[in-house]
Amino acid sequence: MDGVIEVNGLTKRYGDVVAVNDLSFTVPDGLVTGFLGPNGAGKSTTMRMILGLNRPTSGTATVDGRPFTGWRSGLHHVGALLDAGDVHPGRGARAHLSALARTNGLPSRRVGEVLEEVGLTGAARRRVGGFSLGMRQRLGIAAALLGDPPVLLFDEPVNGLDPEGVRWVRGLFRSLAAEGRTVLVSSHLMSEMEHTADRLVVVGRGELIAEETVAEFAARGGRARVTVRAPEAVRLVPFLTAAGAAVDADGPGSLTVTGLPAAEVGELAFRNHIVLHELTAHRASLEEAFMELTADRTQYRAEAAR
Ligand SMILES: Nc1ncnc2c1ncn2[C@@H]1O[C@H](COP(=O)(O)OP(=O)(O)OP(=O)(O)O)[C@@H](O)[C@H]1O
Repeated sequence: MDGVIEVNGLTKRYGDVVAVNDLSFTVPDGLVTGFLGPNGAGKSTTMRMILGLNRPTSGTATVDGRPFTGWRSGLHHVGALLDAGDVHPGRGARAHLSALARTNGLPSRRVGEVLEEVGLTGAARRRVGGFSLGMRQRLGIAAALLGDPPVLLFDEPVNGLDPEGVRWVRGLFRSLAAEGRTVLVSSHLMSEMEHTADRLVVVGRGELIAEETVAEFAARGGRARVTVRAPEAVRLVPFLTAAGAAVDADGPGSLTVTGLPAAEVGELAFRNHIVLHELTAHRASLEEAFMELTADRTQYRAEAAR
């Protein structure tokens, strides 16, 4: 094992709130693992327990078979971005990283290297208090990379980044994983993980919903649907429902059909002499799969807030 994270029966309670509930999953090296879940699903709490910053109520989180607090030179082994706002605002970026390097016994040349890597060389002397959220994220990522660690955890790293920053961070995670490192990245947006992660660990209300590759996740969640436009669409409806499909009328002459492949919809129409003007199959998006799987485990939903 090299930098593998194992989470086993991890549980964290805050009074009556169960933030993380009997959670078990593995984060292998050499891949980007997306840690996905709606707001309040327990992602940050889990990451903090992996890092030894929060004590589990029960269960274990280990890196290479040992709790992370057991490692002596922390930043050498595990790097993390947790809260990008957690930096003294009066300090410059370089001064902040230099202090971190000193207290962790890391060579000072790493400071210049990581500033370069995250694109902050030009802003190295500016006070962090004047940084945009995106710049703070870059600084947090620089701090995580400082010890050149084999294990990296990033909590919502994409927040505040502009499109160029998002593209950059995706490439960075992929290249860190390609170097053989273990990379765990949390997000509440499937769209952020779709092009970044190889594997997904999906949680809702502190519980595991899925642990699989992105392709496996896409295949099992979210139903494909078919759009049908036909002048006599209403005539088609009873044939479709008799064949087991669910049908929504989107307006005169337009239907959305789920539970029946487009080819079968077309054949039903042909057999019953119904003219079609459009027959379009839509694959379920990963976002839809994610929404469907987490729908009953979302803590804060729009309608609940009303
Ligand atoms: N220190 C704390 N005291 C009490 N409750 C807490 C504490 N930290 C987290 N919680 C609760 O635990 C649950 C999980 O929170 P957590 O921040 O881990 O979720 P998350 O998935 O990271 O969410 P987000 O995407 O909103 O950051 C929430 O209900 C939260 O209110």
